[in-house]
Amino acid sequence: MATTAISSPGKVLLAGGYLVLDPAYSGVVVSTSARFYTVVQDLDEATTVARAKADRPIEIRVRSPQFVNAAYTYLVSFDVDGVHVEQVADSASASFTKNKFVHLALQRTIALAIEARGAGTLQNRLGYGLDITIVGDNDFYSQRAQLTSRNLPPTLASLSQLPPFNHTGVRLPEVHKTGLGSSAALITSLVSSLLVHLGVVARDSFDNDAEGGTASASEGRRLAHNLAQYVHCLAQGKVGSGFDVSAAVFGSQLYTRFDPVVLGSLMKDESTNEALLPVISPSNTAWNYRVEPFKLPPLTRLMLADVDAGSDTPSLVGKVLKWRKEAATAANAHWDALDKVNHALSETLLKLSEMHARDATAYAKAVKYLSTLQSVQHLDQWLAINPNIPPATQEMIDIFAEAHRLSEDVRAKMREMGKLSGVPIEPPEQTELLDACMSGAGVIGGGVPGAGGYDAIWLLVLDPTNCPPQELPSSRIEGVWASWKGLDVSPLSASESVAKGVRLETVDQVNGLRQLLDAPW
Ligand SMILES: Nc1ncnc2c1ncn2[C@@H]1O[C@H](COP(=O)(O)OP(=O)(O)O)[C@@H](O)[C@H]1O
Ligand SMILES: C[C@@](O)(CCOP(=O)(O)OP(=O)(O)O)CC(=O)O
Repeated sequence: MATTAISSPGKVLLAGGYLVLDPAYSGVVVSTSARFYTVVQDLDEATTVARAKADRPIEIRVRSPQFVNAAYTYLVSFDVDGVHVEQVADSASASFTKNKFVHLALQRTIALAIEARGAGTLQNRLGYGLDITIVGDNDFYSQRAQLTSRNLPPTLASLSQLPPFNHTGVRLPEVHKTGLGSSAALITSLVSSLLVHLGVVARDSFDNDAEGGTASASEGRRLAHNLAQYVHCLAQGKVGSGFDVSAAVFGSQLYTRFDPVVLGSLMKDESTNEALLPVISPSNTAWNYRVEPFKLPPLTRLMLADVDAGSDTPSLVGKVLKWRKEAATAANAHWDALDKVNHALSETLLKLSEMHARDATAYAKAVKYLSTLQSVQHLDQWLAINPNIPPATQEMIDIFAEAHRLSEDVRAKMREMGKLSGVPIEPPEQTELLDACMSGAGVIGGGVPGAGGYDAIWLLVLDPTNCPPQELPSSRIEGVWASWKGLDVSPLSASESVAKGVRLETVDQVNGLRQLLDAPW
């Protein structure tokens, strides 16, 4: 039985929220260590002999074992009008729950596969059908209830005690998502695994990490990107900036959106018979998105916290875009200024990676020294010429200080945008929490990710080597969160993804995945 396993990361939009909706501006996106996994297996003859004799069409079964009642059965049939993927109740129950993201990913990917390989070849490749298992790392869903049921405090150490792909105990529509882009990562891993399993793209399409942005990305990766963007927009019923799907495909990056016009009439009808390949093909230059390399500096750690208050992103977006339309001159001037700072922050963080490559020893000394200094109130200490610090190390300290200054400038401009538009982008409760985190040692920067609001916060924290755990800046931050009075702050274990973007997986190398696959349907 052939098996295809593919994973894709979640996302954190560090800077560029709202602006990234406009192709004149960019977003600084980090792909997370939290990943989504899709495993596609052929249904073998023994499993399907009853169905085959009953002359039923090809069957695709999809399950999400982390949720109650999250199993979906689809029948695939071919006729003169093309391919049909219809959901049916499985043999065990009369009713079924729908999942638009899964259904559209199947329907649209199979339609494109027929264009690419022909209906006959595809029918043979589908054989008796497919078993598909979809799981997301625990970080995509709040684990508060799971920790409470185990009498564990909401800490990183507690999260590490939970089983991988922990059952949430609820139905999918009821789960509290943590905003890491579950649907984008899901669709990217599902679409990519189907493209490989159905022979539309080569298995090695996702070998390289595409760290060089689109310039070094394979044609197969770029096809998967375009198809995943299309399916994600169709399932969400709107065309967002697409930064989340781009991060799922290409990893951390400086992202500039594509012009929605590329999707044209495809958005009008979910099951259109219009040819997909000419639009979705990576040769279609109308896909004018830009993915430029970005990564966080060495010896740093991205800390994420899920803040339980939650916000409705589409509502925040609607209000900000209304303000931008009504106060266009002032708004555009503000966005231009903010975009400049966003780019400067991205460049400064990249410069730290260059400095580490040039002199790792001096870099490590700078990180160690800065981890002992308080940051916000004592920025001058960072800049003070200290006779004991070699010039090479002092130069790096200056760049860290610049990154800190720029990060705080981004926050200030996002707060200003919130005030001008009447939107709680960085509301006072979040400002208070972030300032408390910044006031201690070893925090380069932080803010509210994406659209902001009450969803989450991010912090870029120094992570010196050979430092006792209790002295690490991340330990101090955990202490701030654990004792915080006000917003309910719960850490996520995700950090930046080392292996960028969508990638092929080996099931037995993914902790906990084999057990899920071997569990009966
Ligand atoms: N493990 C999963 N299995 C199947 N579908 C999932 C899973 N996790 C998320 N989804 C799909 O993604 C949707 C969430 O999308 P959305 O509300 O846009 O959240 P996000 O901002 O995290 O992408 C869910 O309604 C569900 O259809
Ligand atoms: C406003 C935006 O630019 C960024 C929103 O980023 P978030 O990370 O806040 O998104 P959600 O996960 O949907 O809450 C909209 C966009 O770019 O599509």
